[in-house]
Amino acid sequence: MIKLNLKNSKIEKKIYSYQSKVNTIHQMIINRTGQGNEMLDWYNWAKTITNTEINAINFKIKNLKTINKVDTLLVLGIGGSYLGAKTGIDFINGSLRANNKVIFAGINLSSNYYKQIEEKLKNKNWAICVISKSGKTIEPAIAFRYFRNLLEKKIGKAKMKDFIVVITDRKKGLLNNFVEKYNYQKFIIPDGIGGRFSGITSVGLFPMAFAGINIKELLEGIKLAMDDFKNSNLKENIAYQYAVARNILYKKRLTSEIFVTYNEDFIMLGEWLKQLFGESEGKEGKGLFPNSVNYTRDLHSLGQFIQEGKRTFFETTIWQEYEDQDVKITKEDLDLDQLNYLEGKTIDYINKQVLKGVLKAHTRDGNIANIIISFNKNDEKTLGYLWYFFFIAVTCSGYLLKINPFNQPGVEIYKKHLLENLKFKK
Ligand SMILES: O=P(O)(O)OC[C@H]1O[C@](O)(CO)[C@@H](O)[C@@H]1O
Repeated sequence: MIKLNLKNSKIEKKIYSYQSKVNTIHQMIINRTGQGNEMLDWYNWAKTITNTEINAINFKIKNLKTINKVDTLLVLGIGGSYLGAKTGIDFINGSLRANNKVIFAGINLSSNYYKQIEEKLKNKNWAICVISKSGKTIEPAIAFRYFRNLLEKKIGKAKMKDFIVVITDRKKGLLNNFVEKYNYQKFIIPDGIGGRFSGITSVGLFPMAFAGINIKELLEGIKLAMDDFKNSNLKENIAYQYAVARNILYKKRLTSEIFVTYNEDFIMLGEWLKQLFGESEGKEGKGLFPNSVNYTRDLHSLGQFIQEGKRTFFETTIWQEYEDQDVKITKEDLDLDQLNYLEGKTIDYINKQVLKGVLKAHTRDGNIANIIISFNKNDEKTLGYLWYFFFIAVTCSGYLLKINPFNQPGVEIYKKHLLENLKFKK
């Protein structure tokens, strides 16, 4: 379903020297003996989630849309409680179309952004889906209070129960106070799945399903990946190959991995990868700094640095092979823009020539190692497969670095200072 190409990484042959390390790590994963193993429930989740839960998600969405005539879902969450859903909706539906039905807030503390969301919601019939495992994260918590009040003004207290969905921890967390008091519909975030892995649970599935995405297909894609990555043989398991390639490059003193996309709809995938790798690996003074660029846009900004700046990074290119035949260059009699030589060529063909040109410029002329991950379709199955590929890779990468890939203690430090600044009392 996806391909990994290490030819431009210049380390292809060294991969197999890691086989025994990878065997050990594989056993740590399947026997749950490594650091943070209590957070490995994502490993089998696509086969653990019940039809009852999937049906309950689809049923609630049907009710929202048909009985309550809801046309827009306001999703409040941050980090892993936001990135999976947004990534999935952009990837499958297209980023421009994506903003129509599902709007995300709680991702910043900008009053101007709040106002813009209010404007967008003005003529909509909207509902809230608040997502927070802890219920304490300040950005979505404030957004929930703000937009809950706005919604109540619009529809009245009595109807609120039908227009609010809560996705949170089984027992812990402040959002459970609302569920108990107001009987809001609740979906559970499993205990053993951390934020950045939670896009495959109701956290990602609910907003994606609201946007029309077939969540059963997405889970099918994950199941395909589960089968493909269930053994540790480096000749067969491309997720482990990728993890090893990253580790070899890291040991060559490269300090950053740049995720490269060539499609507006995959920008959020880059953001999702930044959280996945950043929170998983960046600790104890270790880890590759994950960064992302979107070409061709960023060839006209960071392109200069990437070509000729300090050599501290490698690129991981995420490429969709598909060529759409509908969007083509036409001929014009006057040819004022001198583009007639491209007559009949598709935009995707031209994008592919950019990819080829960039690979030559960066790997040959710029001496940058390049890993390529490619696939054909931007559909549900591919996304599920791709997510699981990265989950396996980041876990193996973390264990190669001898750190716990499933915690994020560093994020708490800013939160502590923020609460001090705000004179938090409880
Ligand atoms: O779902 P919560 O508890 O609001 O947390 C949101 C995000 O905050 C973090 O804990 C830290 O940023 C992430 O790991 C998590 O995805």
